[in-house]
Amino acid sequence: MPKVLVSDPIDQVGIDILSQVAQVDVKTDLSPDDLIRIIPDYDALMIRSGTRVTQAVIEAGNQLKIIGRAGVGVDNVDVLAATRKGIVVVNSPEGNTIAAAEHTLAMMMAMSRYIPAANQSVKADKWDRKHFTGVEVYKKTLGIVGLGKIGAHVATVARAMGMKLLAYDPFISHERAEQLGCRIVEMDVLLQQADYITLHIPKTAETTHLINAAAIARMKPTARIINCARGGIIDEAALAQALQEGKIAGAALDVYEQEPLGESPLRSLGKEMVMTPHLGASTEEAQVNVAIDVAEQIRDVLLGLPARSAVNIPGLRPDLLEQLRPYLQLAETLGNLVAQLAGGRVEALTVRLQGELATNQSQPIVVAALKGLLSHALQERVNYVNASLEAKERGIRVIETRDASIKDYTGSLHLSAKGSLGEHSVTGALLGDSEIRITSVDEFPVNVPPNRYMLFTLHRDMPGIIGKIGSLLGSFNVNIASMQVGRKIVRGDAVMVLSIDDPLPDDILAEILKVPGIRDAYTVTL
Ligand SMILES: NC(=O)c1ccc[n+]([C@@H]2O[C@H](COP(=O)([O-])OP(=O)(O)OC[C@H]3O[C@@H](n4cnc5c(N)ncnc54)[C@H](O)[C@@H]3O)[C@@H](O)[C@H]2O)c1
Ligand SMILES: O=C(O)CC[C@@H](O)C(=O)O
Repeated sequence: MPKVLVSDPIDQVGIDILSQVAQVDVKTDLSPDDLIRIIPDYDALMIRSGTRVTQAVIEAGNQLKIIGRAGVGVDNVDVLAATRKGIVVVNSPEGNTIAAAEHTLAMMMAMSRYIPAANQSVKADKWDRKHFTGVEVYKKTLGIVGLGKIGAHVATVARAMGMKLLAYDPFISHERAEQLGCRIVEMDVLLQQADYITLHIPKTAETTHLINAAAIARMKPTARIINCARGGIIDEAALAQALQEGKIAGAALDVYEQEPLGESPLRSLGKEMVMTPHLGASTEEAQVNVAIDVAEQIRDVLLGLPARSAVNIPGLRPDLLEQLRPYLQLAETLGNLVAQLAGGRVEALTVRLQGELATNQSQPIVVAALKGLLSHALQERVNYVNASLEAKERGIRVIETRDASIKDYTGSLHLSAKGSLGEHSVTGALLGDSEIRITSVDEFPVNVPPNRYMLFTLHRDMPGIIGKIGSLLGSFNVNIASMQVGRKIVRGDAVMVLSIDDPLPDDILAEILKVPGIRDAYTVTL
């Protein structure tokens, strides 16, 4: 039975799902060293934001197949290291959207009416009403940075509260922003015009310290800022200084550059600063949603099924994947074949989707072709997760084309690769729903199923040559299972494709190449 380690608190419903297929160990509060020590025993790791899955953890996780993040952000996972090792990383992109948006709105209101400080004051036996006069959000301008899932829900509710909405998101269309009642503006305009600024973007190199001293200097002195996205998008030292100097009116933070928050000047600020300890996703509903979402994906991957929200494999809905599965197998077989014909050091792979296949999403097919292409060199180390990265790191250029007008089969796939043995191409199609046929080799038409051991020759189409190859293989005690010749013109060049029952002896190619009329010969193991 596979083993799953749950290293952060996860709703029981997730544990129950995992327990259907795996032994589940819940071990929260592990130190980084403890995690590295025990991870070699596990096939899957399920986390929230508390566990840092570093390169060292991933390298130690020899059995790891999947890392499941019960939430949105995967910035606590070294996704590149996981990808390199072929480990799927999945998340729950929508399970806590409402929770995070509602927390943002709660923070905006709490900050506007000084609710946390007023609450503390009443609990300290005081009755101070003058000190806590707040401001209304009605008719104020809210600047939303990042109009994705959470930003959009914040926009919908804030609009209903009578706020005017500006948004900065270079990846969102004006139409989508309009639907949400937002006006798309440049960041500088948003900084200058907003009364409230709320951040709903991922933390990337580009967004780190997006709100720094210079950005704060552009803001109104009455402006208030909310960060329920990721720590580090705001420069905390610059924010603390701006609040101390009254350069802006308030801030509400749920996330911090370091979590848990250590010593920080933010802690000593007054009622203008509202802080929560990364509670954006902490609702009962969200925790059930994310636990189900991620546990189901871990269960599926452990059962050999695809994950629906993998962050490091081409996004593909499981129903589409099911439909494409025979073509993925075809792409992998052809990739493996063309790599061996082209020899080592493939520089470029061209993938052409033909006929009805040309209307499909090409990315998974390209990934499958790359997996096949690299499988000879990397064996089981290459998979759908790391094939593209491995190809990129080897400097393999990938060219994708489509030609819907090629209709000799319903749908077919043409691959050509340039390697140390020159440029070679293969085409393949499906017979019925899933039987693979190789339908051309170097543009010569054939129709053969792939076989574990194969021999391909390029020769002159002349009498006697097939017999000579047959006798030669016989003299090496090699049994031929099937043989086919493909040619374009009579007595021109031709290819011969032989399926063999056993591996071909190493020295046989040299003998084949001595047969008069043989121009080239390749042995292939699929
Ligand atoms: N506090 C919490 O507990 C909590 C809970 C859930 C999500 N989050 C965080 O909230 C953030 C948003 O989550 P989401 O689900 O809305 O994500 P999303 O992917 O739906 O939306 C992110 C948006 O940011 C935009 N964007 C990316 N780079 C940008 C840039 N440089 N400038 C402006 N816009 C940019 C994208 O176009 C996208 O529209 C994430 O960082 C996520 O980790 C926090
Ligand atoms: O795990 C959590 O509670 C936080 C989740 C949140 O930060 C997210 O990105 O989904």
